[in-house]
Amino acid sequence: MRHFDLIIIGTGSGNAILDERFADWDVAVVEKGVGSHASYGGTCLNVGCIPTKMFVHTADVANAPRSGERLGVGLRLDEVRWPEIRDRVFGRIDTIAESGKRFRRDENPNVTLYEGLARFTAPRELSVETPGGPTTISADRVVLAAGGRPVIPEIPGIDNVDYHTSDSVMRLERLPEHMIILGTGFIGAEFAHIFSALGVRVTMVGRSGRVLRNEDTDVSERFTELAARQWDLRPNRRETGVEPTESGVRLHLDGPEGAEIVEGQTLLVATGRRPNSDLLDTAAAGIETAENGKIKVDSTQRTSAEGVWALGDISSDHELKHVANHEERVVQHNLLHPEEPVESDHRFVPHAVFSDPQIASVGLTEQQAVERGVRHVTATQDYGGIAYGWAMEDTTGFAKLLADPSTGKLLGAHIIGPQAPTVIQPLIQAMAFGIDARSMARGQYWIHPAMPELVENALLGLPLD
Ligand SMILES: Cc1cc2nc3c(=O)[nH]c(=O)nc-3n(C[C@H](O)[C@H](O)[C@H](O)COP(=O)(O)OP(=O)(O)OC[C@H]3O[C@@H](n4cnc5c(N)ncnc54)[C@H](O)[C@@H]3O)c2cc1C
Ligand SMILES: NC(=O)c1ccc[n+]([C@@H]2O[C@H](COP(=O)([O-])OP(=O)(O)OC[C@H]3O[C@@H](n4cnc5c(N)ncnc54)[C@H](O)[C@@H]3O)[C@@H](O)[C@H]2O)c1
Repeated sequence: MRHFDLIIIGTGSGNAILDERFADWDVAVVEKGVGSHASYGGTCLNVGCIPTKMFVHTADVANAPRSGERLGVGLRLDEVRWPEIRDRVFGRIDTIAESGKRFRRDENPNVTLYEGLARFTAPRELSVETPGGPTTISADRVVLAAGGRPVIPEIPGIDNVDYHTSDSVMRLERLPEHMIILGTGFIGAEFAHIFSALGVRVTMVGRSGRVLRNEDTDVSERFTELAARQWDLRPNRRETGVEPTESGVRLHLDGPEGAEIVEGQTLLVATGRRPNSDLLDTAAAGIETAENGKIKVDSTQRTSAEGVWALGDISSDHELKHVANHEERVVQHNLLHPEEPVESDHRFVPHAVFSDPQIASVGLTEQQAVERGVRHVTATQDYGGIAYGWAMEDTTGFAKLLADPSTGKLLGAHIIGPQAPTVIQPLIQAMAFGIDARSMARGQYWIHPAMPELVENALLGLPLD
């Protein structure tokens, strides 16, 4: 059994821990590979944020005829060359993943890369299923950055049909005529946009009445209304069975009108993700997990087991790359400076959904403020009420702000509309640095007539004491 100073499991955000300060540490990195190509580098790079946003941009371009129509510009979408679109994305990504692996394996003399599934056999001791057979390794310190994977719901017949998840759907051989998307969360909303813009008929099936129901209700209601205009939206449904057909799948649903059937060529399951703690058998190492399988960590990312840290999707309630990266920097510091540990900061975690329209959000929703009894005021500014909104002829987007009426400090910000993930950034900054709404609105210039005037006007609209 080989003993190391440090073992890192998972090469998503875990891969970024090692820099020149670890040059004299003897380190093992373990990676089983993600997606259909068992790639190096984790979810975001290979089957998550990065490829999806490359497809989203392509979908936005393919949607140009729709926005042109409002402006008196007649455009036509002539051709969608799916193999070319797909190969542009993965031509770039596969190369980055391969070179990332080569760098760790061949150019880091202090690092040993194990390619296989790791599983605890004792505290800080793991068995790795490498192609050459199982190997046991141990270390003084272990970092668990092993992420999560898609959840497959227990629908009768699901094991007899070919279905896709976000791990496989981006590498489809050809585009189907009709795709059924199960799930109305982030992944469902982003892929519905991608595939429908590329000409695929999309049916979206959800259990609740609203798409993206965790967003502020005003945002979620507006998105649901717009989703129903673009896609065959089936909310308030339960799946009662699924079976193969000659050309794809047949899904049986139970909904407000009773039983119904949807048939399509491709079924995309987008019903949430679960942490990979079970694959690691964390119990064998005395590492505590919560009921949902997330590894329990303290504010310095330490687990309940001595010398073991966790970060990212395997332990965080926020399954977001910028959070995994933040926690990775905290773990990195705490490995190097155990006497002066730093804490993760989860106060103002923003997120964005890159669908059509786009959504971005940070802080409390109005519903959360009410539930928690937080005194607040709100202001809503339509894109249609600012000059750039007129330029775009936008009639559906808005920004909604929540603030403390006595201090003017922002409590939450929610934007639905063009470039929402970019437009929201000054609001995230104001919350992180404690800038009050009035100082923010009037203490700086806002470029006229640019899109951030949406934020300026929303700030000025807050009825502060
Ligand atoms: C379709 C999709 C789109 C997304 N889009 C965005 C976005 O736009 N913005 C955003 O912020 N977030 C997005 N996310 C979320 C983001 O990808 C994750 O939050 C982030 O990648 C988590 O990083 P991580 O390092 O915790 O885990 P991962 O990147 O998942 O890395 C974990 C690694 O551990 C390996 N592993 C697991 N178990 C073992 C084991 N037992 N032995 C060896 N290796 C193991 C895995 O193979 C994997 O490579 C998206 C996710 C998906 C699925
Ligand atoms: N832009 C981004 O930052 C981005 C994009 C994609 C994914 N992600 C991350 O990945 C995570 C996982 O995404 P996701 O969309 O799979 O999860 P999600 O939790 O956002 O949505 C899953 C949805 O599926 C529903 N559901 C569960 N079981 C179902 C069933 N049997 N039938 C129908 N619906 C069912 C849930 O109620 C929920 O609405 C997200 O929470 C997010 O943190 C982020």
